[in-house]
Amino acid sequence: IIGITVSKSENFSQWYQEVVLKAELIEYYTEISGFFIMRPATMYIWNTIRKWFQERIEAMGVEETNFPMFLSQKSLEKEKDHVEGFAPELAWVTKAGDKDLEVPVAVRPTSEAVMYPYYSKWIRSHRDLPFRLNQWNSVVRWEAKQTTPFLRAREFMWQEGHTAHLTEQLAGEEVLQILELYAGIYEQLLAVPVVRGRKTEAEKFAGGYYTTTVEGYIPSNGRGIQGATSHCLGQNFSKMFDITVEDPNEKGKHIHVWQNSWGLSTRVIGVMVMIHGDDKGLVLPPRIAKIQSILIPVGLTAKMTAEDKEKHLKHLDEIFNTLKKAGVRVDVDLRDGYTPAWKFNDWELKGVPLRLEFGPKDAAKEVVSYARRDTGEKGTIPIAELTTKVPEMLETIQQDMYNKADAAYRAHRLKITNWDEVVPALDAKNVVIIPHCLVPACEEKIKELTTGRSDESPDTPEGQKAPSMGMKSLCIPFEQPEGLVKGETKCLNPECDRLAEQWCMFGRSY
Ligand SMILES: O=C(C[C@H]1NCCC[C@H]1O)Cn1cnc2c(c1=O)CCCC2
Ligand SMILES: [Mg+2]
Repeated sequence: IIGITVSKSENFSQWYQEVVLKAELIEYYTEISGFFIMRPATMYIWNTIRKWFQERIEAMGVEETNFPMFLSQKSLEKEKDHVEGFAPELAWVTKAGDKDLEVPVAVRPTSEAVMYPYYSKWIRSHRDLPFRLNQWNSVVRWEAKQTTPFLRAREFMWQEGHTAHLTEQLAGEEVLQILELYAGIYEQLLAVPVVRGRKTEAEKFAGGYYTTTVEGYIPSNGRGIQGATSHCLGQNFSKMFDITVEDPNEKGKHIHVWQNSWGLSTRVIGVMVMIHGDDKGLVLPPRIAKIQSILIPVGLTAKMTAEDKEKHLKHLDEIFNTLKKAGVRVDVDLRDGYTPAWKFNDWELKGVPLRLEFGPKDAAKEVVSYARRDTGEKGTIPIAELTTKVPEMLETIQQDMYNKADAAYRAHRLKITNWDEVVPALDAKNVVIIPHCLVPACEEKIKELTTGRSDESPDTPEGQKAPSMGMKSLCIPFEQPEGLVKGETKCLNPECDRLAEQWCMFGRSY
């Protein structure tokens, strides 16, 4: 194999492509552009996320369902006011065999229109509430923009939760409960920090009432990225699809239910790769690593007698079993015909968090030598302490990876109250938190004012002068900084004369 041929800091987009390919996460589906094959290493991560999330939503009373993947023109019609913006992304089936379909059907880009006619049929009484279904599936959005593995694909795997409640308050509680689970997937499994907040009116899901979001940050290019969304749909969809219950307090009166929908996709894997990867390849947080520790025999030279080699490998096997019994996801690399150095590179490329080497010298000292994938730190662990030290070290790696990413994100989300500092901050790979009026037209203006020729856009090779993209609002952070005086502090946009409503995080984004 050859490792990664470009450096992450020099050519981020090519670096990323090579990592996802050479770490065997993805294969490009070259038959049709915009589609990617998810390989076993990816499915292990996705299934770990799925188990973690599934267990917790079940505890909340969410049940699983599975709806058809096609939706009718008629159902789509009901969503027409907001779906027209998305119409170009809809994929249609128009033929079966050589016969045209009477009525073409659309491939689901999301399942509101598929599910809600049945919510209308199933949800009758307030006793049916809260009504909570989730499905794990894939959806198709025929993206016009350039696709990127995990971050933007024409088909992606996700879960989509769709719930109904009696009141706005009850719906609102669940919106935040789910958002906290999304933050947990990022922070506890992927070691990725996220900012929790609400989308502005301009950036929210148009069909909804409000959107809450977890926002990530990619240090390599300073861009923000939407990590997952939990929407309150208000009564918009229950009015479109006539989903009502009888008012428990007033006979004969009907209430349109209050709905939520929430989704998290395989995009999370791309965010994890981008944040933790380095020039040797993938770096996996131990909690989602299929192989947490790889055991590699070293120093087995030709000089060694067959008997000694046999003895050494038997000792190695005991170490393997000790680690297995300690609950470590450990594997041994006994491949013949490859040098230890070759093996080290291979497992570094695949992101294995902890390498353990065991040679005659280690045996003589009753130790195992280790190398951490995240920091490169090397050392030895007494064989007698493996059972406690290796799990501890894996937890330390998990925490250190999170802390490092959290420090980078904190250092690059700048609170700014002087407009002239905004573009320089963006060019220095920051996202900014500014006093803002939250008016959509003002956001548009800010996007224009911050678009322009920057000396180089961070993730294309030197010399390709791409105009830097303008900044978009990412979220209104739940955690608001100090210093905004209602009725006094002005919106930071110099061409806007409104007062600031809240601190709003802006940035160049995916
Ligand atoms: O999908 C949602 C809302 C909601 N869908 C369910 C999961 C959570 C959340 O994403 C918004 N949305 C985004 N993108 C598209 C559509 C769309 O409704 C419909 C047409 C194609 C593109
Ligand atoms: Mg889209």
